[in-house]
Amino acid sequence: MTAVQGQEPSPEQPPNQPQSLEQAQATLDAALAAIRPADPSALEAARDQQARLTKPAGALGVLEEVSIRLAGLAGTCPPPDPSPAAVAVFAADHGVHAQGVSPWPQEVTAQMVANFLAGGAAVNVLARQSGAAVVVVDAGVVTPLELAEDALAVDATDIQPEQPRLIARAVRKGSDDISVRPAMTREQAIRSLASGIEIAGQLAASGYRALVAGDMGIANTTASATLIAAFTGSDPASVTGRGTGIDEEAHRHKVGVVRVALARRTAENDTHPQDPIDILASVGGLEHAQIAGFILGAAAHRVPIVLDGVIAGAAALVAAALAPAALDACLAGHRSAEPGHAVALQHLGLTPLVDLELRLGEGSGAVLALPLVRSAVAVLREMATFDTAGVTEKSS
Ligand SMILES: O=C(O)c1ccc[n+]([C@@H]2O[C@H](COP(=O)([O-])O)[C@@H](O)[C@H]2O)c1
Ligand SMILES: Cc1cc2nc[nH]c2cc1C
Repeated sequence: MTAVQGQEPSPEQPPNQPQSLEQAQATLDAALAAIRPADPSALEAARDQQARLTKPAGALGVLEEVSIRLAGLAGTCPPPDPSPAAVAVFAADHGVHAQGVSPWPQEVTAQMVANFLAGGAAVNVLARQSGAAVVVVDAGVVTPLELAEDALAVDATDIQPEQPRLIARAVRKGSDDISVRPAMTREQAIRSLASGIEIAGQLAASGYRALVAGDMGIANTTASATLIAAFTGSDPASVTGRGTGIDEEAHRHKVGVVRVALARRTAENDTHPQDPIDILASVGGLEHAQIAGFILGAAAHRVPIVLDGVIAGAAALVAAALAPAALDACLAGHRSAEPGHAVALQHLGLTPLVDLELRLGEGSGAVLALPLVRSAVAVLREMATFDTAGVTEKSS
């Protein structure tokens, strides 16, 4: 067993460490510069092809739109099969847990990381069904992680579907209490964003053709609600939910905590009130920052990214504020029962593929949607056209 948190970085090439601020800023700048909107001619070709397939126009509903989006992202019609997929579960803790916003103890974050690595969590079961790989990222877990030697990977370049691995990329252990002070510094937010970008790039370079953004962090629905309120202007009462399961009184208290965090941010950030990185650093979480980077990295490499629930939705608001065209790489895997998620998706203009009242996180809802994403592409690639099948088109 090895304690990851106690590792000594080597001064030359620190293994299992996030980038320095200078490297991180360069990584972020390069990703933002690489992100381009969907290719208009591939979009048009996909729309034309959908119109020729042997079905009434629009009959495959949202699947048609998914196939068109993926063609625009790939820059070619039909787009490639979005498989194999890799799920990155970004795990971190939250200082706001001290306010009694979650019924679960903080150490459950680390315990669930161990569960992901042992292959026993819901996301592992669902990922195995799709042949997806699982990589767990320590983005800032407080409780020391006791890991088997072979559980740790230096980076995301050697992640296999058979064995979940952990990569250690925490810029700090847990965020500060957002109802009292900023969650993290701007520098820590940038270094966390860069880590997510780098991990997406490594998975894309390893041949993964679809990425899934998942999360694990006790109390992270409070930071998610605050981010969503900050980016959409919604009232905290309409975007704050019951998370892992709190009663009515605890929910009222949680809404109050979100209100306090939002008011503190507004009072403190009067120089750059709309800067997405400042908002992230002020009221977000370390996994939100890495997931926002992961989305930017996927978009920069033009690999589709399937978003999970309210945490990924909140992170997508950050990514979209930094690079609106990053949304062209995003698909909403599902709609979470957490009320802020629907608000975030509406703001982003994303249609959820699955709505099963899930509120688990880990990437579970997004992994469930992977077969639908593959099906959308297969339809475009394989269905006969009216011409080739000799089917008469509608008369008017
Ligand atoms: O994905 C969602 O929409 C979602 C909704 C509710 C809870 N969760 C998960 O539950 C944890 C946070 O819940 P809470 O109540 O501790 O804030 C965290 O690990 C999330 O992955 C996730
Ligand atoms: C047990 C448990 C599993 C989870 N998976 C994602 N968030 C979670 C929160 C809890 C509490």
